[in-house]
Amino acid sequence: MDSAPSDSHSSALHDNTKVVNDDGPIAVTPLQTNASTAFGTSNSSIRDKEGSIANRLRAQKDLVTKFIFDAATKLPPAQPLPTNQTRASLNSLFGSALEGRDHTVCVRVRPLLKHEQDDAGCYSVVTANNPAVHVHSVDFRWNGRSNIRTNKYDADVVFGPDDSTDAVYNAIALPLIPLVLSNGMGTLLAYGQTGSGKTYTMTGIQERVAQDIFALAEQHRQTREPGWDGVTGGSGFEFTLSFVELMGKQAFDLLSDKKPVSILEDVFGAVHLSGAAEEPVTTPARFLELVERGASLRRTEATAKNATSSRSHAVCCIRVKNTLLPEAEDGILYLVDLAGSESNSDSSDHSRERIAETKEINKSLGTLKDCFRNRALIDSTDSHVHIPFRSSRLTLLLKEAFDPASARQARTTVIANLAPGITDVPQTLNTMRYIAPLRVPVRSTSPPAISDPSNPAVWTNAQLRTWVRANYPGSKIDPAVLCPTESGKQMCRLPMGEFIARCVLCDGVSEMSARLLYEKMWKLLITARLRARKRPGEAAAVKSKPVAKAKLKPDSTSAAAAADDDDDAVTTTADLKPGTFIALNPEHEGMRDKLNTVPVVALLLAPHASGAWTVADMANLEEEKEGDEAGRYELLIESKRVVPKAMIKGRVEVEYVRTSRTYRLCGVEV
Ligand SMILES: Nc1ncnc2c1ncn2[C@@H]1O[C@H](COP(=O)(O)OP(=O)(O)OP(=O)(O)O)[C@@H](O)[C@H]1O
Repeated sequence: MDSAPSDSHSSALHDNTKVVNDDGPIAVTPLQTNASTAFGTSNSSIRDKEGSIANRLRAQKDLVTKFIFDAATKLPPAQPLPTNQTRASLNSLFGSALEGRDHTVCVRVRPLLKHEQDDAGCYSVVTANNPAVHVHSVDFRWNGRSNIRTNKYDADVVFGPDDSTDAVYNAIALPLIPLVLSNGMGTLLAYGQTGSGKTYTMTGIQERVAQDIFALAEQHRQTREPGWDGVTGGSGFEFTLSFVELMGKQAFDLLSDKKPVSILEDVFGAVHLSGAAEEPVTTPARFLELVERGASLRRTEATAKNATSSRSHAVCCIRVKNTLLPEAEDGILYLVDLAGSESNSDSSDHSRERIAETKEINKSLGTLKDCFRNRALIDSTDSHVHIPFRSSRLTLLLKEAFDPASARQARTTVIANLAPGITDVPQTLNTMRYIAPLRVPVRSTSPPAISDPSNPAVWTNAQLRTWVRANYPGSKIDPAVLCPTESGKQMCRLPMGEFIARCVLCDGVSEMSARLLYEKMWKLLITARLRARKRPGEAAAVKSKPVAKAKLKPDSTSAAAAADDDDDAVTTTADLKPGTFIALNPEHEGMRDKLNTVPVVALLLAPHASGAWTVADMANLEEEKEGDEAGRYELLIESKRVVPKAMIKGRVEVEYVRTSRTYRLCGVEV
């Protein structure tokens, strides 16, 4: 948002005045009214004053609505909404994924509801004029005179009360689907005060995603032919759906009777929604059935503004596995219906528990704001920017949308929902104050980037082609196929799945080598970003994260790497700490009767004073296999137990395999 609310323009009802905002003074037509008589003065108590204000607002309905109407006629014509008549053409939809901002901020103004229309004291004071929104409020002065103050905010897209959910979906949700089908990450967050239409909007979007995602997956397969022409039946995609609610530090599975689940970040930086059901979905009907089941379990409470207010963040996660590109990570679509924001005055009548809950909700919304804004800032500033994504469960779960070191192509959109009534103005202004800083202006010039030739984001198409030729051994990847027209910046916005799919169209190019090239380009980009942040120490730390090593290690070299690691794989127990992977001693007497059922690798969770540890089990997925293949493990975070110190054989090195979400043991015989 470009204009600060405090600099909004105001117009006295009683005299000729000027409207001032960031763009400078704008003259307005004077209102021919004796407003001071209409509003009057009052020396009564605060409560009387509030009642009197309500009466005055009611009395002034015609006056204020006329002012708003007149003001609206002076606005420039609203810009047309972005539409996707191209729903039939996935290619053009996909093209839109390469353009535009990665962090978008939209506003949806809902219509006045029936009961609001019936209330003579409530009338609409919000004007949607895409891409701006105007919020009008009435200020009463001590002398009985009154002003109409208009706050103008800019957004990327503004939807008005007459815009349908179809229009919202087409503009902001539909373009995320091709990204997700290409192994990227799309996140849509509905924000707003309680009763502003978040659930209405998100439910409508879920219904439309359910209809479109399967059809677009089939189209996606067809656009990839002949590369994927061996596929018969099905689109080559597998979909799963998880649905969780987050309340403070707790998370519950909405698909499994609200079973508690954990959100964990392992030592490799991978975040796990551990213990949540991942239900396979193959049809729109099944998709909707799951979403409805989850929504019915979500926690709601009556609030001042909404009889069934959602008091938790509901996160619907659609995971897309492309079975035709097993080397690419799963695409992920997060549809997040945030808990309603409430001001302190709204929750003042609540119990202590409810007030604490409101505080917790507002805290996590504050963290979300910081993460969103700071991530967007990284692309437009050279200063160091801290992104506190570990400060709340929600932002930890959505880590890849915020983490600058993430190599996943991610797009995040916040849609702020507004109730248009005059009685909601304080909350509406709060919502806009929350949203305003999220919209970070795009940097028009990028001198540091230009001075950094190793940053792929500034390469021309010719430079990109030269780099591809130089970096693919044997030069089998034809740049004309991989990047016929794209600039370096566009290439960095290409989701991994699309990158790999283009590479394997070239003869003799394996998926693994395509993936390595993709990761090499991202590594250059992340390193350049970190260099630009002028924190060499931090850059080095991120570079040396084990996840980078794990990601860049192809299958063919893992045996050699495992052999290299062999010597130091098992160490002393002195340096054990939570998050360390350990081997358990099968000779220990505590293990003997469990030898066939207990996994012998585990993850340390918490130490006990006695020296024992609470550990999480790791299930060996390939017990029958031998050699390097023998050590694929799945983390069973809910399966915990306490093991004595003597049972811990030592620390083991593992690497995280993102594509299968498993851990591979490096060079340790178990
Ligand atoms: N665009 C819209 N058109 C028509 N009705 C709407 C629209 N948006 C919201 N509503 C109605 O407004 C009411 C409140 O909407 P909703 O429950 O979605 O609010 P919310 O922001 O999710 O509230 P909370 O945070 O308290 O859960 C509902 O009755 C809903 O049907």
